[in-house]
Amino acid sequence: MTVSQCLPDFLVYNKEIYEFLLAVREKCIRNNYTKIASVSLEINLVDPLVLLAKLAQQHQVSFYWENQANKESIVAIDAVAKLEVSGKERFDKAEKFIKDCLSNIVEFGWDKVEFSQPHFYCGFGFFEDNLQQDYPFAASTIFLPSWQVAVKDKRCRLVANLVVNADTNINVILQVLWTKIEIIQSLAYYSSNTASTYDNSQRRFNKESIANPEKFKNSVKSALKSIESNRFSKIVLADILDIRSATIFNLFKSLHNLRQLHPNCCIFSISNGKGQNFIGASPERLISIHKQQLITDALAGSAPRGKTPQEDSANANLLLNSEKERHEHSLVIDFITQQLSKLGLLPQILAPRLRQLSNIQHLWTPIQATVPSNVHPLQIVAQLHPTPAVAGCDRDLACAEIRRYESFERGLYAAPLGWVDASGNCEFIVGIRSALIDGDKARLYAGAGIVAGSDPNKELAEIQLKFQALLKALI
Ligand SMILES: C=C(O[C@@H]1C=C(C(=O)O)C=C[C@H]1O)C(=O)O
Repeated sequence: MTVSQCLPDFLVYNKEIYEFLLAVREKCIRNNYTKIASVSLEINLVDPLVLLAKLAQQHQVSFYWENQANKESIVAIDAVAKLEVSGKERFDKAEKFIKDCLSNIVEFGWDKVEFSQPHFYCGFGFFEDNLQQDYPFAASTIFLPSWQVAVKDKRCRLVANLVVNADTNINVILQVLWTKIEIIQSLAYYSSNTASTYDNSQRRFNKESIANPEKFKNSVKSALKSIESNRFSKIVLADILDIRSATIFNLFKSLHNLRQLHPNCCIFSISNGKGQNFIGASPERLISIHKQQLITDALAGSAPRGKTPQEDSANANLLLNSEKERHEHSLVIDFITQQLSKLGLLPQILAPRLRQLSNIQHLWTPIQATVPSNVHPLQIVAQLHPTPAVAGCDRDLACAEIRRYESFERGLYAAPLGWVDASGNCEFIVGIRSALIDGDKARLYAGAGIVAGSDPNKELAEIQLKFQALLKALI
């Protein structure tokens, strides 16, 4: 085992943590309550993806998140508190759950360093309820992890959330903590030896049910008629691609491929603790709030990347100048600014630009605002989700039509996935360019915005291009 540079600090901390836990237990005895002791320590650099691969067990919920642009990656394993919730009030209930948990937390070692505090990890479904009875994830899941390891700017922080009550044996939980730290630090070796290359060595898939292209095109044609008759102005129609591999999908290698192939996207994985994972590489931020500064993306309007620089810039120019794509995009900007204004925020629209990914490019307009301290991040998520980038306009009608046209459960696809911390900071992406992994089976999801002027063949080509984001990475 490698000797940790931080080990001497742990020895010093050991006594302090022991005394802290003892004091927490004393209070529990006196007041007859249970507390969550949140212990935060700086540790040697490890790769959170390696921890996900080596430490997370199938029966444990987990969450993995990597944003290379922000130099941050996080793994959260197992839950000390978890809420599964459905229905209209799910965001309110999630906010209350988070506030209740926070009121029960006593902290050790929190400081101003990012990720020194506990985070709550959230996977909200696209719809408030699942219609497919056996869809493997709850309509919404929020959890406070037992273990959180986060890397930010090459500094690594562990947060252990430990349940303490009158009967807790402090020596035992301290031993558990100590052992976990040693295991985590021993994995630093694997982290520095993680292959940096993209591995597609064993890709042998049977495409079981290719998204039915004719059915998709018929849905687009039918939606276009409704748009012509002014029932709605936009609808985002999605399809699935089911594949089966000769062997069980390797989560670690697939996520590692995703981060190699899509370095400017947010790589994520959420596990339900029953063996299924929802993973992806999303280019779309729903909201990010840091120190009350909010930023959100209007991302809609797409074109393929070119094979040569000339073809690429020709495609980019067509996209930037297409009336149809700009209309599709402006519906998203208008919606986001209206929704933020309803919460009393003053949105500021930044200059439009292109979001260029490995095989596709999008029209992109970042929008920013200052968040008043009385507005919880989940109130903003509730107000924004689903935007017309993944649903349509009018939103309610588009959502009802999506359920009518699509014969599969969207579940976590195109839905808010992310985290909230104790200070009102948060990061949520929209769960697109994603797949549900279940042993040797994977279901890939992709959708496209339909507006007046959409061509069913081009929309089909667009979703096939979007499937490639995951298809190239899965192994
Ligand atoms: C719905 C998806 O992507 C969304 C739809 C887009 C479009 O129609 O142009 C572009 C980006 C995303 O907001 C998806 O990838 O599944």
